[in-house]
Amino acid sequence: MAHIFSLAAPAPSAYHEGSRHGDQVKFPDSGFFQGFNKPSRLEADIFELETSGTIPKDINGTFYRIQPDHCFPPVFEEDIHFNGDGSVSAFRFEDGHVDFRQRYVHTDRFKAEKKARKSLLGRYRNPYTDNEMVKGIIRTASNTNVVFWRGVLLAMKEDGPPFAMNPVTLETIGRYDFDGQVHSPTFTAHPKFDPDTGDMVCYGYEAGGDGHDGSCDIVVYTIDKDGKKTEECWYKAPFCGMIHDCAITKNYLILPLTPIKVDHERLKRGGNHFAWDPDEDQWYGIIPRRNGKPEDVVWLRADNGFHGHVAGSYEDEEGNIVVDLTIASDNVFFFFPPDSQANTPTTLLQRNNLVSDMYRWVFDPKLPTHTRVQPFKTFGINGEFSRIDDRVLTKKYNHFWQCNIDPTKHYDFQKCGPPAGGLFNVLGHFEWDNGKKDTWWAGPTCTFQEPVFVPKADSSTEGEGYLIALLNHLDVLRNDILIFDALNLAQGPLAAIHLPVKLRLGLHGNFVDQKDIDEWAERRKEGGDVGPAVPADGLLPWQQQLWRVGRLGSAVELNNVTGVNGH
Ligand SMILES: C=Cc1ccc(O)c(OC)c1
Ligand SMILES: [Fe+2]
Repeated sequence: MAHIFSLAAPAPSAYHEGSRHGDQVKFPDSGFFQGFNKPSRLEADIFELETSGTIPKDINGTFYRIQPDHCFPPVFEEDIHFNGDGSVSAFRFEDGHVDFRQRYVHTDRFKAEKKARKSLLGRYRNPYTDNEMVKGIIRTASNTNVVFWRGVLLAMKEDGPPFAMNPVTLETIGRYDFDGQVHSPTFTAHPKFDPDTGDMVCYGYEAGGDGHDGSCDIVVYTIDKDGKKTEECWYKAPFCGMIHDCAITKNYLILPLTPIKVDHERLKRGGNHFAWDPDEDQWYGIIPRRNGKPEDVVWLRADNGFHGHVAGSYEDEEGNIVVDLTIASDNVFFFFPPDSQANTPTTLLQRNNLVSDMYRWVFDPKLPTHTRVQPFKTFGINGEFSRIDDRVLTKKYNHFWQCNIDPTKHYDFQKCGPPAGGLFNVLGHFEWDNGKKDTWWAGPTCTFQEPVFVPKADSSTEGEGYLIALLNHLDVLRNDILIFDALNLAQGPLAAIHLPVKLRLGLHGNFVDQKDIDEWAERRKEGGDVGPAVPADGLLPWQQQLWRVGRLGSAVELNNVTGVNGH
């Protein structure tokens, strides 16, 4: 007896020569979309998650994190994780209980594709591969970080402006331009918050045109704690490369420029946004935080390397700038190979062999531009996604935490296949002062996502608090959340929270104290002293140029083109 499916006409393949073919809703068979990487696509609420152990009752607030999570099968079969729609998860901790909520960021892209019931935007950061309907759309998927700023959640990706969401309902408010003060085409996913002043220091790279044209312009902003833009200055980079994360000290902003480069001609040919350049230096732009002028940037350079994320940064007694960040020895983004190897890209397995140590740099800000520098020291570990106690940012500090790779520990390849997202099988707590390594191994079938540090409510001592991280069960395709004493990881988790589903591999997240959420809900209510957050009105400047010559696609929503941005 034939199987029921074999009675029907054979289903047409969802992809033909690498491009989506027909209307069938089916994700590619590639590693980016199967197994642990299968899209979650879930918008859901779960009240009272199951738990083990005792959730500390003094954790009162919400752990927000974001994941790229393709809402629709991509236009191109070999699409990458970083091109997925932003989806925000919120874990509300209250009195030892935890509730879950997950919603997509309703970006312009998400809304247009939802209406069309299919993906319209093509490759990662390449508008030349898009459907004509979305010509001139803000392309960002807002999938990299989610930060709490003055009563809204900002979902961010470095290729576009932030989108604001309600921190309780996770409803999208809309594109956020800081009350009409920020018009750059791009905006970092890693703004930094000065704990003394409440300033948000932020920037955009590839910011001179539409955000996809290889421009070397960098814009740097400061928004103060009252929401007012107090600084804006434009600088030039030595080439258009990725500036993913940044560091701040009391007086400086440090921009690590990674030698993975943009080429507008390659984009026009429908190629990758980035290509790794193994022959280029890694650069550091040193920029004054106040009253900066375009000529003030000092670019220091060092031997080739791939920047990971920043831990702490501060100025020492001599006025030197200390910056700590992970750096890998080769191209972490194996899906963006050098142009010369475009047809033989490196694989995930090669990528998983890279070592990414913690580097400490000590920069003299008075050095002349283009000076070659050497690292001060390395920690002797292999990991990524460093976090600190955010209250010590800009100050000399001791503790950092990160996901670590320990290849000597058994990994159950048979049950799990290649470790999706990297073999982050250990969570580590490290101390600069004494070199202490306090680690916990998750076992042969598990890896971690980025942790967050939650300070104990009644302590102002650096590091006293909890470390919270998502755990991936790569064998059974499910997630837990583990909670540790941040200063004693080795003793194992204090408690676990069990999700009944698998999320997707996320990037970044943050814990927000309930006091802040409540205070801002008051201020942001109708009639409150700040009032409801207002989404951006009108088009960004680069979109207006297209609009004037009638080149915006039919699926690009025109709000009010003569609004605040419309002149
Ligand atoms: C981890 C870095 C990173 C850099 C650029 C991206 O577009 C991104 O998207 C999720 C992530
Ligand atoms: Fe990041």
